[in-house]
Parts: sequence; structure tokens; C-alpha cells
Amino acid sequence: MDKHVFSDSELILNNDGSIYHLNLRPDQLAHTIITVGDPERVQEVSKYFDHIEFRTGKREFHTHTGTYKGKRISVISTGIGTDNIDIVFNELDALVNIDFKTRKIKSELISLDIIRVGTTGAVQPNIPVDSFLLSQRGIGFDSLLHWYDNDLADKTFADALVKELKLSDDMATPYIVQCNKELSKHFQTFEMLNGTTITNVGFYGPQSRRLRLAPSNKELKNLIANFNYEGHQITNLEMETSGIYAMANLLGHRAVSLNAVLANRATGNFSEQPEKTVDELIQFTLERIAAI
Ligand SMILES: O=P(O)(O)O[C@H]1O[C@H](CO)[C@@H](O)[C@H]1O
Ligand SMILES: O=c1cc[nH]c(=O)[nH]1
Repeated sequence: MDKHVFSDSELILNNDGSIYHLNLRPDQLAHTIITVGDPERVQEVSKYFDHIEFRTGKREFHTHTGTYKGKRISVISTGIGTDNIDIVFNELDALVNIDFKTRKIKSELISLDIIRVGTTGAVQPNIPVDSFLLSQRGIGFDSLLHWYDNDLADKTFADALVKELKLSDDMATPYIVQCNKELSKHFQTFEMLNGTTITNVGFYGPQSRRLRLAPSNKELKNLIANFNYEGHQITNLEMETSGIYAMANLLGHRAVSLNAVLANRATGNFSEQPEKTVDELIQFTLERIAAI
């Protein structure tokens, strides 16, 4: 594989030498990366930079690269969902680990630090809205990992999920993936909760929300809240973490997912100050990154 030359249809470069979706050239990317779902959140992060050296954007993928307290950081929006995470992680990895001139994998591989600053809904009543939660592990209901050759499966944990949550055969087998323990230590402070995060492919039915359409598994919200596997309770639901941990583990990057808890699904509450809470998580994250 090291000698393989990637064809134009597999490693797709734009006319200016940037990679297809992210619109970035290798020199425009820092090796510490903050990912956010919302493209508008990119500027909410980069407004704290000492200076911004580069801005680009295409579709939902917007990037600002600059420094914070002297540390070079890129902040990139992924849009919503693990389908976008597949694109973002493959292209980030290509930017550092594939030589765009020879179209071959480099002999020395680089490991990126990738920190998600996202939002979430808690499923346990004792997790307050406006708190911060670090996903120790992600449970993927989204199937992304299954499309890659991998040995990350934890079959016993997956079997317990299928049985206890009464997942139907029509649904993807869940997968379980971990944060990078070394990187996660830098974000462990008294205000940070830790948990197990389910990532799914939608905000409504797939997160057991009901507006006009009834979810297929009507008990799912309660089953998730009551699930316990070897002491691991499920804490929260969102839409990217499992994909981020899957891709980071497969590609050799370090990733951690930090969540601002905006909803509590058990109590029915939603934050009265979502922008403020996200802003506090952004400032917290930048301070912790500067100290790495
Ligand atoms: O706030 P972000 O980072 O987008 O994260 C969460 O919010 C979105 C849904 O509103 C999903 O992307 C979910 O994962
Ligand atoms: O409940 C929530 C809140 C934010 N993001 C989600 O995906 N779910």
C-alpha cells in the first residue's frame, strides 16, 4: 500500500492543490484541530485566536487556522452527522499523511489531536443542562465503522445493547469506540463530567424524540436511561462522537469529544442560555489546549 499511487478519482484535489471537500492545502492545517458541528461556531472559536492566518469554506466545511496563546490550531465545522465525519477525517488524514505530489502515503505518519466541541442531550436526570461532559466512549448506532476493515468490535458489549435496548434486526449492529485516554486527561477538571455517548443518525426518531411521527421502538428512551453494562450507564445522545472515535482510532489520531449539555431528555429541560454554555465550553477547551 505504501507504494500505491492514488488515482485522481480516489484522492481528489481541486485546481489549487487543496483537498476536495475541505478546500485545504497541507500547509493551511494545524496539527491540533477543534471540530464543531455548526459552521457559525467556527468564528465563535477563532474570535479568541491571537490572529487568524487563513480562512476557507466549502459546503458545511469551514476552517479557520490561527494561534491561541501561541499554539497553532485549526477549527473546522463538520456539519451534522457521521457521514460528514467520514469525509472530514479521511481528508484531514490525507492532508498530513499522503504526499499530494507523488500521491503516495508518506513514510513518516503524523498523529493529529482532534477535539470535538459539540452539543448534546443528556438521558440521566442527574446531569444538569449547561454542564460539560467528556465522552469516554462512543456507541455508534450509525454503522460507519462497519464499512472499514477493523478489529475494534466489542461483541459482548454490542450484544448487550441489542438485547437490552431491544434493537430490531433492521438496525445496524452498534459499535463501541473509545476516546484517546492520554488526550482526554488534559480536559479532566472538576467541571467536566465523564460518560458514555450514543451517536445516532438523526435528532428526532433516532434519538427517541416524538413530534408527529412515532419512533419504531417506543420504549427506547427509558431502555437507554436504564441500561447498565459493567457499570457503564449511557449518559447522552448526539450525532458525531462514535464516528470521530472510530476514524481517529483507525487512522492513528488522538480524539476526544467534549459536549455542552443543552437538553435533558429525562427531565424535559432545555438550556435557557445555549450560546453562553457553548461559549464557556469553547473558552475552556482553548485554555486546556494551550496547556498541552
Ligand atoms: O452542536 P453540534 O456540534 O452540531 O452537535 C450536536 O448538535 C447537532 C444536532 O442539533 C448534532 O450535530 C449533534 O451532534
Ligand atoms: O438532544 C440533543 C441536543 C443536542 N444535540 C443532539 O444531538 N441531541
